[in-house]
Amino acid sequence: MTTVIDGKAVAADIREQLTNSVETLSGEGETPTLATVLMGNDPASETYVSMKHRDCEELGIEARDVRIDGDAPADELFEAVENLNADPAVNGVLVQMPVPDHVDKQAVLQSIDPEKDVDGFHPENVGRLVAGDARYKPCTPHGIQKLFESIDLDPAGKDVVVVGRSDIVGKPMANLLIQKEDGGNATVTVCHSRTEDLAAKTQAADVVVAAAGVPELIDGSMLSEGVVVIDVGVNRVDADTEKGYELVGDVEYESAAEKASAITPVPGGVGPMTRAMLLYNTVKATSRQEGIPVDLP
Ligand SMILES: Nc1nc2c(c(=O)[nH]1)N[C@@H](CN(C=O)c1ccc(C(=O)N[C@@H](CCC(=O)O)C(=O)O)cc1)CN2
Repeated sequence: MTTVIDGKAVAADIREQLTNSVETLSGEGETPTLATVLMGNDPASETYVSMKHRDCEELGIEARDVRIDGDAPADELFEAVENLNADPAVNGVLVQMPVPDHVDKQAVLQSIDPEKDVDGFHPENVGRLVAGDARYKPCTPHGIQKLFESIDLDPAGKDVVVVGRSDIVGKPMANLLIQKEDGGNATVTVCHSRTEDLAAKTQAADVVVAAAGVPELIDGSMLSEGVVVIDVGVNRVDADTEKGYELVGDVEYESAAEKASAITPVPGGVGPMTRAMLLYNTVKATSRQEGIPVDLP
């Protein structure tokens, strides 16, 4: 029997567990506040940002929405981040990725105050994560760790194949999985576009985390019986639907589900967890900055 891992339900549980902490902070006059910065009008990014704002509203977190024209000079973005860094009422700052090509992504990540960097992408926070002393774990890999917990999967000693080496998912996921701590201790292989014989790697895995951004890259023939499959892909492919597209993962769901002991769907798997862990990091940031201890799930 294949378990379909319900990311929506796990995310709802995490939001529920954060409620008391938000109330504690707000009761002390320190309502958690998240600022999102979106440059340009990429439709998927617009969707994610509006979902993040809706999540905040539901939980009692204040959200600021900074929008910058996609053709504006990069300095406009840096100035906006600088203002948010300097604003004591703002606890968390994120710049929605991707940024337009004329903007230096690394410079953007470095511009965010590491204490407010609720994405965990600033080099200081990346370094702390690698060193085993994470301040803010990046939301998607942290959410995947919570999904593992939800199915009582301890990655310790397991062969995990991470497909994709992005700064947002692949690299931090691999780093978290090799940490000498709960949720880690796995043997990790990171595959990417230059990997020869990807199928041989995924077939040898106990767990596959697919985060390549390539629709249906991995199908059932590339998996072994009983594997746990985590599909991070949220690819919009043209389709005859009301929206003109449908969402497709990096995994070919039907054939993969035939092999898997557990699998995440798209939508409703990893995506909601990314958003839930952003709320977690925003609450954590507020607690750290204001010196008010709270429980975190
Ligand atoms: N600054 C950041 N930029 C980006 C991140 C990030 O963590 N920080 N990750 C991705 C996009 N992302 C968050 O921003 C994200 C992706 C998907 C979802 C989600 O809830 N997906 C739903 C489907 C939504 C839809 O209908 O399109 C699902 O999978 O069920 C949330 C957040 C890149 N950029």
